[in-house]
Amino acid sequence: MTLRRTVKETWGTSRPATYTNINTHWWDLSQVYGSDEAVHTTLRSGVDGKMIVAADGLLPVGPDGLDVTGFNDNWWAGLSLMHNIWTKEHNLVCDMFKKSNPTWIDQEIFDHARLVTTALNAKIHTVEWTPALLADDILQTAMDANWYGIAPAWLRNIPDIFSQQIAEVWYGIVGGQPDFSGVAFAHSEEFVSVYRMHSLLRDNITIRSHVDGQYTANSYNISEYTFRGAQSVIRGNKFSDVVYTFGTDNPGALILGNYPAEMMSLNKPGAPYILDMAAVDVLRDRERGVPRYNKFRRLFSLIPAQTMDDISDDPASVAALRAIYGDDVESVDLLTGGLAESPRATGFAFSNTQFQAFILAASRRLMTDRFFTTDYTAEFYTQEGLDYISNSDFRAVIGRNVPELNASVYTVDNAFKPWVVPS
Ligand code: HEM
Repeated sequence: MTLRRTVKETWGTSRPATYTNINTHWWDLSQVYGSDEAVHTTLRSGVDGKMIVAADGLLPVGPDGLDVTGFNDNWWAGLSLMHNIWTKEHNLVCDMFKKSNPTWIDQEIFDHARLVTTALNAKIHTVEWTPALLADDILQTAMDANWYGIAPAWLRNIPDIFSQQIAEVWYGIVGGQPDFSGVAFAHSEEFVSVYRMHSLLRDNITIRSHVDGQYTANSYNISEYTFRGAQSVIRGNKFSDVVYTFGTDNPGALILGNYPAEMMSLNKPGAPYILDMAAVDVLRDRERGVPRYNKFRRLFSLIPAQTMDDISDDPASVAALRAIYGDDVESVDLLTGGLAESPRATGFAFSNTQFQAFILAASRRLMTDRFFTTDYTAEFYTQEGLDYISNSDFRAVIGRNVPELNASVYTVDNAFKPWVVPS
């Protein structure tokens, strides 16, 4: 396989190379709004703060066959679904602000709606998506603490005399002081590496009817639901059925030997070669200097593996590792070691090794953003906006944007857990 190198930024000879992203690193929903003024202007209707949607209420489709949105690289039906929901949600928030602030112009409504929608998205990611992937009571408490803090309501008003770290836990990160830990914010390459979760993708998506939970005849393999194919899923079915299908299906397991076969011969439009994404995932980490599994563990103060048997208690996984790396435990790649690692904490979809980088970045992306810290106030969001964020979870977002699913989405306490299908 031929593969282009990543474009490198070098900062003098003494510092490791970095790789510049073409999108903002901030948790600013730029995937929906665009990362720069030029893109996001093309996505706005110019009326009442709203984003452009087509006559059927879904995102318009561009000449390339992809949804017109902030960022549509590596497009697939799951992303189309999410971008549609969040664009709809933005427009609903605009309706709310228009009603309570009839004199606001388009820009004022847009700015406030963007802040509220973005913070709601960040909250849902923090207290719902992460704990669904890492289904553990302590983790849920920790993620809730990130957003809300641990202080009971009646003790929240005591003067803030705490150190930064204690205040972050007591009052929550959100609404507190920013904390850069002395380093400018960017997502680390290690965070990108532990997010290489292509095994979550299903080989095949079969659409279910939300009316009776039964499968329809519409079935899509990866080559059919990716890139331009996303449209056949989204517009070839009722939107409510597509959302219902994603709500009721489990994702693929993040374990060795479960890489979706079609991702290993991915035909990305415009790419001059067929991509073996499993190889690319490993190769990119090597190219960008991300430490291998054992070194990564040492750097995170975790006990390194002495032999292959220390990585996994599953004999088949150990045999698979030995087949590739022999007994050279230091050469095991981060992704491979992470997928093989067991036992795992109960409810954890991924390994403890990945978890270390994940949890650090989960807090840091909140701590470093003024809109989640000092400026998370009624002055910027309005009290109505703050209340809207507080009172919403992803079930509410789905329920108000796809009302046909109001009953189904409330069969679970977290919309990212598989919804109950009627028997
Ligand atoms: C069918 C859906 C998907 C397609 C077609 C796809 C495709 C790709 C491609 C082509 C790349 C860039 C490869 C390169 O470095 O040259 C990539 C990178 C990546 N993908 Fe996916 N992907 C999909 C879904 C996902 C999912 C579900 C996740 C995680 C939940 C994910 C996480 C990542 C990460 C973390 C990277 C590395 C980004 C970077 O280097 O900055 N992808 N994907």
